Amino acid sequence: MRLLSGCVDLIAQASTEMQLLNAFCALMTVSGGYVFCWIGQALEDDSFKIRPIAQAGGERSLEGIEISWSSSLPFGGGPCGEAVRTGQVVECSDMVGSDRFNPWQERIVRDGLRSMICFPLNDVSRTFGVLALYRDVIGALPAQEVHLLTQLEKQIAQALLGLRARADHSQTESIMIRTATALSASHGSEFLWRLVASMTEALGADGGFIARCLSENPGHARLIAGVIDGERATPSDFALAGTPSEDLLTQREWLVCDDVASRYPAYPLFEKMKAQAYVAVRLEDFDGTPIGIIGVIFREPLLRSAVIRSTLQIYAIRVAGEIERQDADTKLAEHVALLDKAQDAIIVRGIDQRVQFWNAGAQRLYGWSANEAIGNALPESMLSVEDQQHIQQQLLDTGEWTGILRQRCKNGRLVLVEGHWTLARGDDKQPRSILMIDTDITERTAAEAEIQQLAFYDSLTGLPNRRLLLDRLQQVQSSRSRSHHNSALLFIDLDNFKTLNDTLGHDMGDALLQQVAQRLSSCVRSDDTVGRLGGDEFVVMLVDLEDAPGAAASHAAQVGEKILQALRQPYQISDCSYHSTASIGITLFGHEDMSVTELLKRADMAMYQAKAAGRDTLRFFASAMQVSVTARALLENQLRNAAGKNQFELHYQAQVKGDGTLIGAEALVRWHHPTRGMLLPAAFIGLAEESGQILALGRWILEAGCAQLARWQNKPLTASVRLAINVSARQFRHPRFVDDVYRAIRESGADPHQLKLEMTESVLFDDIYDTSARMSEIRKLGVGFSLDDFGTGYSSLSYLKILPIDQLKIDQSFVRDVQTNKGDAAIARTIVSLADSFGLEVIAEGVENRGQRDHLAALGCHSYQGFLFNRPMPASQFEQRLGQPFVSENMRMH
Ligand SMILES: Nc1nc2c(ncn2[C@@H]2O[C@@H]3COP(=O)(O)O[C@H]4[C@@H](O)[C@H](n5cnc6c(=O)[nH]c(N)nc65)O[C@@H]4COP(=O)(O)O[C@H]3[C@H]2O)c(=O)[nH]1
Repeated sequence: MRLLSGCVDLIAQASTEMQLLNAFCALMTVSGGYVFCWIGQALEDDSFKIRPIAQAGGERSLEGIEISWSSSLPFGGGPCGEAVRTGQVVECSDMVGSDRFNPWQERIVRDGLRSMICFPLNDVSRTFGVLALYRDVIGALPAQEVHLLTQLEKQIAQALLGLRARADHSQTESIMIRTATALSASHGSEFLWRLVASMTEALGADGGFIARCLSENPGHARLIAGVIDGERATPSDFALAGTPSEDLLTQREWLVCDDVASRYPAYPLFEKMKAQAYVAVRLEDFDGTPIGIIGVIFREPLLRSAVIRSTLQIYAIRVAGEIERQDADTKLAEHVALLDKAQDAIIVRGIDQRVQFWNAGAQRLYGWSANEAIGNALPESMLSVEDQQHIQQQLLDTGEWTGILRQRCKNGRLVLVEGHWTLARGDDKQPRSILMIDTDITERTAAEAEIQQLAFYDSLTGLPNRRLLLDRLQQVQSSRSRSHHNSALLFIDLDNFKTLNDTLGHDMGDALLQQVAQRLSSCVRSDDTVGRLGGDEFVVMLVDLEDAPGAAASHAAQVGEKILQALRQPYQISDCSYHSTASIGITLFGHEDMSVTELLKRADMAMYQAKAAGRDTLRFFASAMQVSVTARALLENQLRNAAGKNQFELHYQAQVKGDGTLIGAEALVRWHHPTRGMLLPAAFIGLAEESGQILALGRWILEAGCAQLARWQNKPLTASVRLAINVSARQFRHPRFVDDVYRAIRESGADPHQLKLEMTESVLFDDIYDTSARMSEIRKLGVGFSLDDFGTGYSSLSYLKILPIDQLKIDQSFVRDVQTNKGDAAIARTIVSLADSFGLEVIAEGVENRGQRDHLAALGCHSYQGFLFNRPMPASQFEQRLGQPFVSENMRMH
C-alpha cells in the first residue's frame, strides 16, 4: 500500500517524463525492496534496441549493456525483449546460469542479481517500453505482489502516456508556430541558413542541417546550411557510403538513428558534438528524385521521434522547393551571364512596351544601364512612335521583324542598328513579350560604304569607275526587255590631254579631269550615268531615250553636242586659263543583244572616227566601222604568225647621186600575205606598232637587213652599198633595242659603218636625253642615223645640234610639188641649207621624175631616192639591177 500511495504521489507531482520515471525507479528500490530497477524504451528504428531511460539501484547500472527486442539479434533473447515482443509479464526466478541471460551473466553475478520480473509498458496499440525489477534472492514473486506490481506498472504507463501527450501537445504547438514563422520567411541565399537555425530551435535539437546530393560527385553530399548550438557550421562535403543516410537516399523517406557515434564513425561533426540521436528526412525534387537530406541532431537520447519526423517532412517540402527555385535562379543567372557575354544588345520587352530584360550588350550599345531601362518603355530616341507602330504590326502579323534602324543613344550618338525581333506568345497564344536582338552595324556600314566607294568609284573625280559602269550597263541591258526605250553610250576622250599632262604636269592634268567630270555631270539627268574609264576617257550612259531609233539618236546627239560645248569652254586651273576639246563616239542600244564589252568597243570605235574627223566633234557608230575593226583583228592575228611562216621579205630601193652613181639602198619590208598577196608597210606597220608586234618584226628586219649587208660586202659590185634600215619609235624605245643592234651586227658580220638607221622625227620627241644616249651608244659602233620625213613634224633645230644625226631626208610630200608649189620648194631649200649649216648629208625621197630631180638639184640637194631610179625590189633583183646604170640617157641631168 505504501508503494501504491507513493506511486500516486509521484504521478501527481511529476511534470516531466524523466522526472516521473527516475522517481519511480528510486521508489521501487528504496521502498519496494528491489535491488535494481530500470525502465527502457523500445526503439522503433531498425536497431530494435531497448534503450534504458531511467534506472535506480545503487552502484548498479546498465552502462555498456546492450538489450534488443528482436529475437533474431544476439541481445534479443532476454525476458525484456520477450516482454516487448509479446506484451506479457515475464519472470525469471533464478538468473545465474540461465541461458536467457547468457550475454549478461558476468554483470548479473557482479551486481548480485538473482531473480527478476519484467512488465511491458503498453499504450493502446503497442508495447513501447519495459519495466524491469531485480532481487538478490532466488525465487518467484508471490502472486499478490505480481498483481500489485501490475497495477503500479499500468498506472505508471498511463501517467507516462498522459505526460507524453501533454508534452507532445505543447511541443507540437510550439514547433508549429516556429515552423510556420520559419517557413513563411522570404527566400534568398540566407533563407536556408535561417530556416535551419529556426528548425533546430523549434525541434529542440542541438544541431540541424541541409545537405545536397552532388551530381558531379555521386555518393557524396554537401552541407549547404548547418547549425550547431546556434552557430553556423562550415559547409563541407561528406561521403554517404555505409551510413544510414545512404539508405535514406535510396530506400526510405525518413530516418531515426539513435546510435549516431557508431553509425557515422567517420563524421567528426557528430563525434565533436557527442551526438546521440539524429532524425532526417529525404529531400525530393518535383519528380520525386532524391536531391538531399534535411535533419536534426540531438545530444540526448530521443524519446519520441514522430512529431520531429512529421515536422521535418514539412520543412523538407519547403526546402526542396527552395532548392529547386535556387537551382532555377542559378540556371537563369548562368543564362543571363551568357547573354551578358553576347556582343549584341539583347532586350526583352513586355507587350506593354516595358523593358523586362536588358543585357550588358544593350548597356554597351545604348548607354542606359539595366536599372535605368528595366520597368520603363524604350526612350523615343531609340524607337520612334511610328517605327514602333509599324514594327509592332509586323510582329503581330508574322511573329518576326528584321530591319535596320537609326537610333540615338543615351549620350546622343547616332547608331545604325540591325534588329532581329521576335514576338513570344503565352500558352493561351496571346502576345506576351518581344525579344529584341540588336546588332550595331554603324562601323560595319561605314566600312562597307568606304569599300564600296573605293571599289566602284574613281578616286580622282568621284565618278563611277569602269567596274560600276559596266555593272550599270549590264543592268540596263538586262532590264531592256521590260522597257522598250533606247539607251545611248557616249565614249568621250579629251583631245590632246597627253600634251597638257606632259607639259603642265600631272597636278594640272588631274585638276582638268575633275572639272571635266563636273561639267559632264551637269550635262545629263540624274538617271543617266557619268563614269570615268581611266586616263582622259569618260563614258556617259543615257537611259530612257525615245523608242524610235531616229528620235533617240537625235536626243543622244543633242546631249553629245551639249557636252562638246561644255568641254570647249576655257578651264581655269591655278591662275591659268586652258582650252581643251573632246571627241565623242556614240552608240545606241536597246534593240539587239550585245555584250557590254561590245557596246563599249562600238562607242570607242566611233570616238576614233570623231578623232579622225578632226576632233572636237561626235560620231555615231556605224556598222562599216565594225567591218573594218573585224578585218583589223584578223590581220593582227595573221601578223602574229607571219614571221614564223617566213612571210616577210625585205625589198631594197637605191639611193643615188645626180649622175646615177649608187650611194646606198633603203630596206623596205613587205609581207607576203597568204590571201591578199604582197602587202606594203602602210597596211601593217601601224597595226604592228599598236599591237606591240613591231618589236619582234623590227628585230627580224634588223637581222635580215644586216645579214644582207654582210652578203653584199663580200661582192665587189655591192661592197660599197650603205644600207638604210627603218626603225619605228616604239622599237627604238624598247630597252633591248641597243643590244638588238649590237647583236645583229655581231652575228651577221656586217660593217656597222655601212649601216644607217632611219627614224622619223617623232622618235626624238619623247625624251631627248634618253634618245641621245641610245643614239650615241649605237653611234660608237660607227652606225649612222638618218632623219626620215624631215619637215613634216614639229621640227626642232635644237636636236640637230644634240643628236648624232648624219643625214636629213626631204619628205616626198615636199618633193611631189616642189616644182609648182613655192612653199614646198622653200621648205626643201631650208632643209638643204640646214643640212649644210649642220654639216649633214641631205637626200630627197619620192623623186619620180627628172623635173623634180633637177629642181632639187637647183635647190642644192644632190642625192635622191625614188621611182625615177628604181622601185623597191627583192635583193636578187636589186643585185641584177646594179649591173645597169640607174639613170637612162634621156634621164641624165640637164
Ligand atoms: N609615191 C612614191 N613612193 C615612193 C617613191 N620612191 C619610194 N617610195 C616609197 O616611199 C616610201 C619610203 O619609205 P619611208 O619614207 O621610210 O616610209 C616607209 C617607212 O616609214 C615604213 N617602212 C617601210 N619598211 C619599213 C621597215 O622595215 N621598218 C619600219 N619600221 N618601217 C618601214 O613604211 C613606209 C612606207 O614604205 P613603202 O610603202 O615601202 O614606201 C616607201 C617607198 O616604196 C616614189 O618615187 N614615189
